[in-house]
Amino acid sequence: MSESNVKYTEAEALEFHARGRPGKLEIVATKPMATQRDLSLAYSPGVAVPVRAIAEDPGTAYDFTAKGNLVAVISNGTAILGLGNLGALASKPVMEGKAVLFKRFADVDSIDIEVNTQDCQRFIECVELLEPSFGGINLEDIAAPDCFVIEQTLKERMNIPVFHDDQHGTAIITAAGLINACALTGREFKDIKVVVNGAGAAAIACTELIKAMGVRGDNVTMCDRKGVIHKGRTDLDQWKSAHAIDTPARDLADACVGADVFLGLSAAGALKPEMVKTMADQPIIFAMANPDPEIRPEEAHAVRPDAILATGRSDYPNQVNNVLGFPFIFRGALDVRATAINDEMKIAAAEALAELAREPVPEEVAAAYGGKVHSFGRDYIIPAPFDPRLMEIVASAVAEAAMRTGVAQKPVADIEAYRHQLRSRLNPTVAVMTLAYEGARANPKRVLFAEGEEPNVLRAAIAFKEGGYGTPVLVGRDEVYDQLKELGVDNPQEYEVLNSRNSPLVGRAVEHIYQKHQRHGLLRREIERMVNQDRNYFAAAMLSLGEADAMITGTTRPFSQSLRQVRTVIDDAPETTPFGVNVIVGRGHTVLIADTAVTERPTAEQYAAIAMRSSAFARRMGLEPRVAFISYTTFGNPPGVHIEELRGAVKLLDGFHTDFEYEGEMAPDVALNYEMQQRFYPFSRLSGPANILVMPGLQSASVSTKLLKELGGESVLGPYMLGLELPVQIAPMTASASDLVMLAVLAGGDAHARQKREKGRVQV
Ligand SMILES: NC(=O)C1=CN([C@@H]2O[C@H](COP(=O)(O)OP(=O)(O)OC[C@H]3O[C@@H](n4cnc5c(N)ncnc54)[C@H](OP(=O)(O)O)[C@@H]3O)[C@@H](O)[C@H]2O)C=CC1
Ligand SMILES: CC(=O)C(=O)O
Ligand SMILES: [Mg+2]
Repeated sequence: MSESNVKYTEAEALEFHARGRPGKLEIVATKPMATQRDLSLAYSPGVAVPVRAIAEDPGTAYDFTAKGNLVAVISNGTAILGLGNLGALASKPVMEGKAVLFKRFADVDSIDIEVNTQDCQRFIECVELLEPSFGGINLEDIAAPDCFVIEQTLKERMNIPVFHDDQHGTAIITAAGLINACALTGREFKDIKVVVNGAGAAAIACTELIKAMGVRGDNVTMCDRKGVIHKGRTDLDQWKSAHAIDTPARDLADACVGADVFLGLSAAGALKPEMVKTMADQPIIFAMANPDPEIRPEEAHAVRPDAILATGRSDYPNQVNNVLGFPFIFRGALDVRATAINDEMKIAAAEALAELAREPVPEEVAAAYGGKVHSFGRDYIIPAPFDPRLMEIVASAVAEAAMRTGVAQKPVADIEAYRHQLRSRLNPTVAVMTLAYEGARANPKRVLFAEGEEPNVLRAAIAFKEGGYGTPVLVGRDEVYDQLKELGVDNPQEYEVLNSRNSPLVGRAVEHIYQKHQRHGLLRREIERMVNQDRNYFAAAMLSLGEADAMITGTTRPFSQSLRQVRTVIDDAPETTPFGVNVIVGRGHTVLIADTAVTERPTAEQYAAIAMRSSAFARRMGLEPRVAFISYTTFGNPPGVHIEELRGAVKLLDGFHTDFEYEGEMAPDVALNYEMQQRFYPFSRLSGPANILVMPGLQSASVSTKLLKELGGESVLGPYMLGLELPVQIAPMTASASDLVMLAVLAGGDAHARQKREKGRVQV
């Protein structure tokens, strides 16, 4: 039975939007603006050169400006999701959201524009004048019937793609989901009886598309607020009357009797369980109103367990939402410089989506569904938005359809090469982080928050729990309950708090550590004191004893102290010592740096172990590992000291059967620059720029990582601890609550992977 798996409070939604720089977007320059020369080129006088070139040949605007990859998301706020006409300004969070989805899913740059008029003609005039700025126009949340006039007129007047997402984006995804739901329930598309609730932008476009795809007109009953749209009604505009039928049904309840399909594009709660009861066998219910569907899946399943359910939301299975369409449709259209998005391109997108859902589910998508979804089926009729294949499959289908139909001004010559380029366009780490969060929701773990009295840690624990990522186990005194209350938790008793002074588990913790250290100079009473006074010892013992799956600490004491305490209780993993990895997520690249946390000057054996474990971690991040052992010298030039251990590590790895590339010693500018490697060091065994930099010692690793964070404008994640026997993450003392949530999510993911491996071993 479907159930929403994401919980958040209204305060959290507001805090999310207000945090840091308010809103969800910022503009980033693509060229350096550091020197006088940069300014002269970017602005006056250098900028005059492309100005003249564009004036002479307008097509070169695509070569010299951001136009070709820039889409405007434009609304007047007259139909914001299913919330109604709340005006242009109130629509801004949704439009910013669409803009970031463009970027996240398809690397399309996008900016939101809210136009403050409800006058159709003024709106049209405003948008058409924007043509020079953009490669495409995505109209959003504009109510019917104005949206039909606006889109049609703009398409006629503008020579770039104009696409009303709520109409066509929704229709494409709905059609894809419906094709598959019909196939699963043994229905022929042409025979289905459909009720469409809503007669606005989305409903009319969906109805038109499914009719164009074979559904019979008299088998579709459309309803608006006043009930069934039948031929006897005299209050219908031209768009509604095109779908009026002869029928005795007068309201939604009448229309639902015997219907195979319900398409809800109306408002929250419009479909009642009593109506669902009267539908045909195995009813197909797409309750797509946002943010709250026409019926919640659990309510529908309660009366009809045989129903296939889809909603517009990401927190239930089967998300039928235009986010699956618009990023990839525009990607394909922009890449061939299409002048329009025509019906063939829309149908190509719908078919590509429907087919993709029938392909075997890739491991990372299955993992995000908790390993429960292995193939096409009732809870997986449509791909999930974070499926990494969407970019390649949908965008290339759209580009090909544009070329076939003659609207591509710049056809791609080699479609295979184009597909490859689409595949590599998204940074895999970003996708992997998304999947890590989804994976945590699917496989929630018990994570010990050792510093359970710290406000930041408590905030993280609340977000961890509310996000559905797992169960936080807070180590702290009973006052923690009051602190939770102060932080807005209604029912603090739902949280598990372990008090290291009076928990019945203290005895077991002491005994566990005593067994480990009785012959290494520690007395039982000393251990009792350690466990009582220091929560890291207690938490680590709880983890060792299986009372939780993972542990997180680090915000109240220096890293080295936390690590020493944890290592008193938890062993190092075989053949390694613990070390830290930072992940640098830049624009279009991800680089790992190690060891940023533990060993001042590693031995050759330690360097080799760091390379091996970092490579395995890189694979978890979606990267094909290429390790460089970093030095200030490159293959002995200039001659230097402290390189013997690095060379020793390379030699050691040569003797192992490694499954990753490694090379060294080399300077970072060589390691990260493949052209330089090929030019000056053609014997180098790396097949591309290095993406794991094993640094020559803790000092350089830590210093360079912190410099990148402070000066480089890169996103720096971690350090992540690797090389301990159990999943423990030690946060930096400066960690924010969201850093802690990320570490807890990764620690939980690590625990899940270990448990799966263990299970595999037992089964063998
Ligand atoms: N999942 C997805 O991808 C998408 C979902 N949607 C959702 O679809 C809904 C409509 O959006 P959109 O078409 O853009 O908006 P419009 O304003 O263009 O249309 C709204 C339509 O819904 C009808 N309606 C409202 N309440 C009811 C009700 N209780 N019973 C029957 N009909 C009702 C209105 O009827 P009347 O004509 O009588 O006023 C109108 O026809 C929203 O909830 C939106 O979130 C939209 C786009 C994409
Ligand atoms: C998803 C969307 O575009 C809407 O609900 O309006
Ligand atoms: Mg919308």
